Amino acid sequence: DNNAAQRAAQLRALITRYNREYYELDEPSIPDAEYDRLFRELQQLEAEHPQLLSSESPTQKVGSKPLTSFRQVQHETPMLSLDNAFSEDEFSTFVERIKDRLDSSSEIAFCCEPKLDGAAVSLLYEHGVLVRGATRGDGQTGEDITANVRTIRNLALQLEGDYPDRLEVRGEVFMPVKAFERYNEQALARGEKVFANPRNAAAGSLRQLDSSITAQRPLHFYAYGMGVVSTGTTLADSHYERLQQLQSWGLPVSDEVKRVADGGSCHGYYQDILSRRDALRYEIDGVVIKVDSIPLQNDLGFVSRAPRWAIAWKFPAQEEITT
Ligand SMILES: Cc1ccc2cc(C(N)=O)cc(O)c2n1
Repeated sequence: DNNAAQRAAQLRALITRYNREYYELDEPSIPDAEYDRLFRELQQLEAEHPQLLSSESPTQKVGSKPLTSFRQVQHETPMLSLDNAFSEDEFSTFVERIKDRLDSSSEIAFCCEPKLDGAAVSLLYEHGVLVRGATRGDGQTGEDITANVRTIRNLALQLEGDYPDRLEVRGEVFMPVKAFERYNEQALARGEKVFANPRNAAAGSLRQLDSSITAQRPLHFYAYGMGVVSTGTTLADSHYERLQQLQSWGLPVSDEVKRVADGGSCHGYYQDILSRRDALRYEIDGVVIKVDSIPLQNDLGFVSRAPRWAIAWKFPAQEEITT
């Protein structure tokens, strides 16, 4: 609406003036904290009204004075970590424990996916527009990295289909291996810092205070679950089908996600992904196996921050390739 447009124009003029002062005078006329507040207000306005975004905006230009810190975000529901299994036996124990707790002799379906080696983020969409991105942080409190997540190459800034009014998507941001290698080559040639591995590259790029630097990093995202969803939304009671719902709204999900009929079939999935590990476009450090039924997940609940209904079954560490 037009008072958002007027406010955005006013902020762009102010920030442009402060940028010039910051770079030309060594006595900028406002303190950093005030500049940060204005800069964030403009970022938030542009996030909520994508039509206001222009390449001329100081939020899109290299050379704008970067923010000095991120704002904090309180996750409405905790972002969970995962318990690990390091062997077939430990995984089988995970399945048996679930069967005991559910007192079910019948087989339990599982949803299996590769465990991406990146950085977990929370994306909040309101009326189909991406309005906030946040890091996992400690699971309860993360950092507001909205400007940075907006630069992710394969991310929908606007949802499609019959998406909920309010939808929080959780997933992993990663840098594909080829892009990581290319980035490091160029950084080396420019005498700049190289990253030790794609996970550090993704996490480091997301924590960049200057989003125009993040925009130069080839980051990707795959959704792995939902956080808060507006009430009244009809969600599938299968995790696998919920991931399909996310896809139907335009969100990227790994095509390696599979639903299997029982715990025994997870072993085959683990072996299959392990055998193809080096051929995948992204680095992984195991597979994530989840009870597929949402009602069963709710029956099982969590232990501290890790769900009883999910496990990360890790691969043996790869011999470290020294870059
Ligand atoms: C609940 C949860 C927590 C962390 C996760 C992490 C990944 C991952 N790194 O790919 C995948 C998942 O499905 C996850 N699911």
